[in-house]
This record gives sequence, C-alpha cells and structure tokens, in this order.
Amino acid sequence: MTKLQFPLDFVWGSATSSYQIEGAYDEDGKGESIWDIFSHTLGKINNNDTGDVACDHYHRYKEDIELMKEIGLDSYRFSISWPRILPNGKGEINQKGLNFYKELVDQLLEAGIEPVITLYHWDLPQALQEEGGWANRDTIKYFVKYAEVLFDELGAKVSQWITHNEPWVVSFLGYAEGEHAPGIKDRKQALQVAHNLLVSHGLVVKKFRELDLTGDIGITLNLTSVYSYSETDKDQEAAQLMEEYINGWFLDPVFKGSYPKKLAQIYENQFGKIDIQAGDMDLISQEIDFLGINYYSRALINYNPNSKFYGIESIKPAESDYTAMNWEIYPDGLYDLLTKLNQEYTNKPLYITENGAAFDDQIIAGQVNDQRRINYLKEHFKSVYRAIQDGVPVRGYYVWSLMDNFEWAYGYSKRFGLIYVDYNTQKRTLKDSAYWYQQVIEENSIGI
Ligand SMILES: OC[C@H]1NNC[C@@H](O)[C@@H]1O
Repeated sequence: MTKLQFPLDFVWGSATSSYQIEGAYDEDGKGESIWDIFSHTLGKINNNDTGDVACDHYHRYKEDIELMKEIGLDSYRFSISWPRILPNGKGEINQKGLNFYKELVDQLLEAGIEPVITLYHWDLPQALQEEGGWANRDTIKYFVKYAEVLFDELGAKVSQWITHNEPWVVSFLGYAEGEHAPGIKDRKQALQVAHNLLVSHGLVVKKFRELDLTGDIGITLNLTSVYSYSETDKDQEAAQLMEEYINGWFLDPVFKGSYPKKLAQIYENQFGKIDIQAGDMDLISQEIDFLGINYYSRALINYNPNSKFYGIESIKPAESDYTAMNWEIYPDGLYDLLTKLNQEYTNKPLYITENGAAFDDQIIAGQVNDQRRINYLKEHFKSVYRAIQDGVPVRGYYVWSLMDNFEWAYGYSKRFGLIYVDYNTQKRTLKDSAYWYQQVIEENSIGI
C-alpha cells in the first residue's frame, strides 16, 4: 500500500460550535441567543428540535476531551457563545460563562490539544437582535468589546483565533432566505449584514493587533468550487455570477478590498446602495494570518432563464454520489479550490476548518460502520495532499464534526460526527471513522 506522508507539522483536528453541542441554553447566567428563539419557534426546525440540551457538552466537556485524546487530535476548533459571556450582548460579564471556557481551554492544553477559537458561529445575543442585530452597525462595536473580553481572558493561552464562521450563511440564510436565525427574508438587509460582519471582522483583527497578542487571527469562509456545465457563454456567465455570489462576495473584500464588480452592480441596480463608510474596505482587507476554508461540495452551474436567481441553476449529475445532505461528493473540488485561492487570492497559510459528511449512520451492537465517511475523508485528504505537493500552504484539517450534533434547520436528523451521539442517553460511541482517523493522525499519512 502506498502511503501519502503529510508535512511533519501538519495539524489534524476536528471542529464543533457552541449552539450545536453545548446545551445548557439557560444555565449559569447565559442569555438567550437568536438560535434559542428560532429553535423555540414551531415549524422552523426539523421535528421542532432545539439546542436546549444538544450533546450536553456544557456538562460533559471533560468526557469529550478524553475522547478527543483517544482519537489523538492535535487541535480542536470550537466556538464561544457570546450570550454565555455577555448575556445582553454588551455590558455585564457573566463570570460563570467565562469560567466554562477558561476551564475548557485549560483542560484542552493539559490534554495536549491546541484550542482554536471561533468568536462567532451564529449565536448572536437576542438582546442585540432586538436592536436590529447585524443589520444595525452598532452591533459591530459590541462584537469588538466581546472579542476584547476573550482576548484579555484567553489571549495568553489560545494561539489561533477565527473572527467569523461562514458570514455568507449568517447573511444569506439568516437575512435573505430566512432558513436560519433570525429568519428574515430581506436581501437588501442581508447585503448590509454581510458588510457589517466584514467590518466587524476588520475591527476585531485591528484590536487583536493593538493588544499585541502572540497568536494568529483569521476568518473562516464557506467556499465552493464552481464549474460551468458547458462551454456556452450563457452557462459560463451563470457560473461566473455564482462564483461571485458564493465565494467572491467575501473573498474579494477580505483579500482585494472590494466587492465583485458584476454582482455588486446587479445588487445596486436592484436594491440601491448599502451603507459603506469611508475606510470600511481598507479595514476589511487588512492583513490576516491565515484563511479558514469550509468545503463540502462543488457547484455545477448552467444558465436557466426560468431560474429565480439571476438565471443560475445548479446541476446534480445523476452518476455522482451524494451525502445525506444531498451534497454531491466531489473531492477534486477541494484541490481546485485550494489552488485557486493560492493563485488568485493569498499566499497566506490555509486551514480546512471544516470538511466532512452526513450519512445515515446506524449503531449496531455498539459499533458504527461508517465506511462511506472514511472513503469521503480519505478522498478529500488526498486532494489536500495533492495541493500541498503543488506548493499550496495548507497547514491543517479539521473534520466536521467531532460528534453528531444539532444541524441547524435539520435538527438532529443529520449525523456528521466522528463520534455517534445517542441523544436519549447522551452516550458517545466512536465510529469506525474515528478509529481510522486515529491511525491517520498517528502515522501522519493516508494509505491509498
Ligand atoms: O452543514 C455542516 C456544517 N457546515 N458549516 C457550519 C456548521 O455549523 C454546519 O454544521
């Protein structure tokens, strides 16, 4: 068997987020988040599931760290619940909430696992939503204050920080499509939200530099490799527009200091100008230390005049394999994306901050044979290996997810974890993929 050997300092990790695993939604002084409100609104979430208990990680974090150690993770990416730290989004600090994360970081470090913190993974304090949420530019300054509390408390122990997770999802599923909290359907407001999120990213990076902290800071974007279904001009134009919509809308401001021209013009014609203040774009595009990439699948695009979204239509080839999310399995797309980012956007280190798959896992006699997840991960690891061999500075890989968890509007119906969670008993069971990943990490290589 041929072994693909990864660089000695390559980081193997796994990722989660606060609302999806912690539970304890109203415990120890935590304030309400927009996801508490959204999930408590009947009809929003599959089966009316909520994150009230989730994986009860708030109480089981020590057990979960033991499982991370058993898998052999080098690093663990998690997010902090803003309303657990500042119940009203601003003002008084909830010390019990802060203590939870201090203890979590200390326990991870003691276990030899590097903590990577995402400051915002969607659970905005409801109190700020009541003042307009991310559509209100004031939220930006509250986000900077929240980040500063964490930098002061954890900055000496945590060496890698991510400002935002997938601002595209926050903006366009939360404020345009209404599928995510806060459930608003207003595309112009979504564009303002996207801009305010980017400004908040810039100001937090600036604060990080001012505090002269030793670690690195970056942003995590959900990115998709986009392909035209044919060589026709119409299909290629539709694919280019999709590229600007799904990738460029955040990549261009962060790395080029401007929004993608074609789509920006379409939006301005349709909605008028959004509020962009002097200096915003320079702030947004200031240097960061790395880019986090969440990759799941590709987009194969053709032009359809009947499409409700600017003539863009996604094609799902019948001959392809799909995950339980109905996402096409397309590992080559990760290689193409990584080389494109390195050639067209940045020479900075890249981290796969999320990649993984949901499958209909079954637990039988205490075992979960998730060979499809092993195959999925192996093929995507091979794409990263190829990119590294071509000189792309990919420094690490975080499997989504450490454990099965609350998959937003899908509730608990989609299982992405390396660890199977029985939500009735909270019993954790390492899936076959966890044991396979354990060997990959131990050998720092994959066999093909
Ligand atoms: O859909 C799978 C994951 N995608 N990125 C953001 C995470 O919160 C999701 O669970």
